[in-house]
Amino acid sequence: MTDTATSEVAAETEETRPLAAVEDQGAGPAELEARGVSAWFGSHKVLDRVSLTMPAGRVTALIGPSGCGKSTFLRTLNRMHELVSGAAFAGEVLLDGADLYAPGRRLTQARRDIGMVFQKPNPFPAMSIYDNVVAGLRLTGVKVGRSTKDALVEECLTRAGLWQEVRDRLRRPGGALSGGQQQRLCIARALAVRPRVLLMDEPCSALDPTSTRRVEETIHSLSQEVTVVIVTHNMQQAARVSDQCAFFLAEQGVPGGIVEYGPTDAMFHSPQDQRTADYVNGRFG
Ligand SMILES: Nc1ncnc2c1ncn2[C@@H]1O[C@H](COP(=O)(O)OP(=O)(O)OP(=O)(O)O)[C@@H](O)[C@H]1O
Repeated sequence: MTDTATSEVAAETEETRPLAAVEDQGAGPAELEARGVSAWFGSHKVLDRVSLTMPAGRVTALIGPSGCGKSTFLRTLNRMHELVSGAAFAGEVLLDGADLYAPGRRLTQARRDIGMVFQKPNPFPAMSIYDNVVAGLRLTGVKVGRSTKDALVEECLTRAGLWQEVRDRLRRPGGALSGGQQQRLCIARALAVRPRVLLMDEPCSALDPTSTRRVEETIHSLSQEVTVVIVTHNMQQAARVSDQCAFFLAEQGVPGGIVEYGPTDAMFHSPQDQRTADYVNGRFG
């Protein structure tokens, strides 16, 4: 999270809530639906009326060549796009039917419901593994006792596939872990606030193949509990982890949009659009 995002979240958080409140609102995976999403950086329109349903409890992969707007689209889904100076947005993003951009909708609620994992693992490096996991609770104003915290740390590290590797060194700094372990720590940190959707922006691009495989296993095991939307450049990864894919493209001078979307199997083996076939078969991009 950027400093701006952190301070914005902190500034919006006045009250504290017991953990039970987080558990209640963590009512399982939610459907996310983008309707007519357009996005600009200044006068540069980078997405044009993109609509996509990301089903609850499934993994949706966003694929497409560099610069077609995948990351921008992902950032509109938890209202991070608007943090960029000069950025503009139009459209709707519905979380189980409720528009995140509706007037009066709290930004902190959107960020808690929709977690994010970034390309480069970004644990707080000097903070302990334990404190990294619970760091999000403080930002969202949740106050919990020690034993509840202990249980939450174990649960989230287990769900992120990291518990066995770190259970005997929870007080070591997060920055001392390997890159792959750091990324799974970031996943555990995101899970601790009980998100209903997890956005992942090329989460494995800085990792070696073994760490990549561990993170992919983690994504797979999470998908029943949280809706996952993942941006990836790696076609094998999209094929391995996702249930459905959306292929984005920004042709010369035209803002990005979705050319085709559907079940991952169909996108890879019987795409309807020649441009999708060319892309998934590595003929461009
Ligand atoms: N902060 C920014 N300020 C101005 N323009 C931006 C900014 N971020 C992205 N863009 C522009 O928006 C367009 C879409 O970028 P975006 O990063 O969303 O594409 P992408 O498909 O995710 O690319 P990649 O796969 O390379 O990450 C590009 O033309 C990019 O240059």
